[in-house]
Amino acid sequence: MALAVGMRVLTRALLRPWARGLRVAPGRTGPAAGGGDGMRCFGSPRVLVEPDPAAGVAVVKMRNPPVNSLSLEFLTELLISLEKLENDKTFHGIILTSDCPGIFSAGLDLTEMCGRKPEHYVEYWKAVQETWLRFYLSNLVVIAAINGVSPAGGCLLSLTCDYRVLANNPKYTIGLNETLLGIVAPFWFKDTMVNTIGHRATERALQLGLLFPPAEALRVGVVDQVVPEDQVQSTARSVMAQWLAIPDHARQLTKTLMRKPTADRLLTERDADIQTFVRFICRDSVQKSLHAYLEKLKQKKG
Ligand SMILES: CCC/C=C/C(=O)SCCNC(=O)CCNC(=O)[C@H](O)C(C)(C)COP(=O)([O-])OP(=O)([O-])OC[C@H]1O[C@@H](n2cnc3c(N)ncnc32)[C@H](O)[C@@H]1OP(=O)([O-])[O-]
Repeated sequence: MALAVGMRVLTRALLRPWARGLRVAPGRTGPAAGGGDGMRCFGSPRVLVEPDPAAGVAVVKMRNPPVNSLSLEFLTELLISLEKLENDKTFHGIILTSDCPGIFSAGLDLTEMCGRKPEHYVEYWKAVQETWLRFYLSNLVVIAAINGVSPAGGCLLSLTCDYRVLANNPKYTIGLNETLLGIVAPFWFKDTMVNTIGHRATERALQLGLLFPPAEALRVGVVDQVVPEDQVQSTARSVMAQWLAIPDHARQLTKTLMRKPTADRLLTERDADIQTFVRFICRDSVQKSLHAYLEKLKQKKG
């Protein structure tokens, strides 16, 4: 059922103007990571997929430098890679990680939400919704190997996964920090966090825009495991092996049972959610806050 809903929404997404013309193109070539049966890496400019067919697993590496901000093009490429893996019966699990040193993802691309026309905000928000729905409802086991900082939309992306392994580096904070930018995490960002860490912890984390360092993230439950930086990928692989040992149909149905009510809320309020976002982001006060925040990021350098 969830798969059918998912396929319908993705098909709709792929027919949209922002997705047209983008197809998975051959990427960097080389032997599959650990696979050894000749299957090659593939992907697209911003997403590298390293298949390990023997294990039934693919490592999906985000590579949208400098900070893996979730631009329209990047989201589209992520969705296409996910669809390709879901449609290939070889794969049962994905490890989602970053190819940008020290950054998992800086979250939604602020330049997509600043100084653009309302029509652009509509297209962008559809892509953000689609990405959340597709990853949240994926029938594959999805494990986040979080090897860098992960604010806002970056945190949300990891929360769609079934399990999160975070590298133990005090710089690698994670959380929904939207309020610090003068913006508000939508209800489905909030719901995803509530489902992960509970209502009270979410209330505090979202109002204060908390970015948790690893020990704190583990204590509150934003991540499931914190390991030394050089063990993030190997830990994700052993966790994946445990999850893949469970009969797939039983695991998938249980995942659907747990997640469908949350996803259904967005599916039934999708258009209203787009309108709310566009109204909100078009406000002068919000645009000023976002411009000021971007300016602060740029000045930090100089
Ligand atoms: C309702 C909506 C809900 C919203 C949800 C969200 O996700 S909102 C998002 C909430 N996200 C955040 O609050 C995270 C904001 N970002 C950060 O805190 C830091 O960039 C960092 C800690 C991720 C990396 O630190 P670092 O010292 O390694 O790197 P650096 O800081 O030097 O940046 C390098 C370049 O990247 C640029 N750029 C950065 N982020 C974004 C972005 N999201 N987008 C676009 N661009 C971004 C930055 O301007 C700079 O550009 P320049 O000058 O080269 O043209």
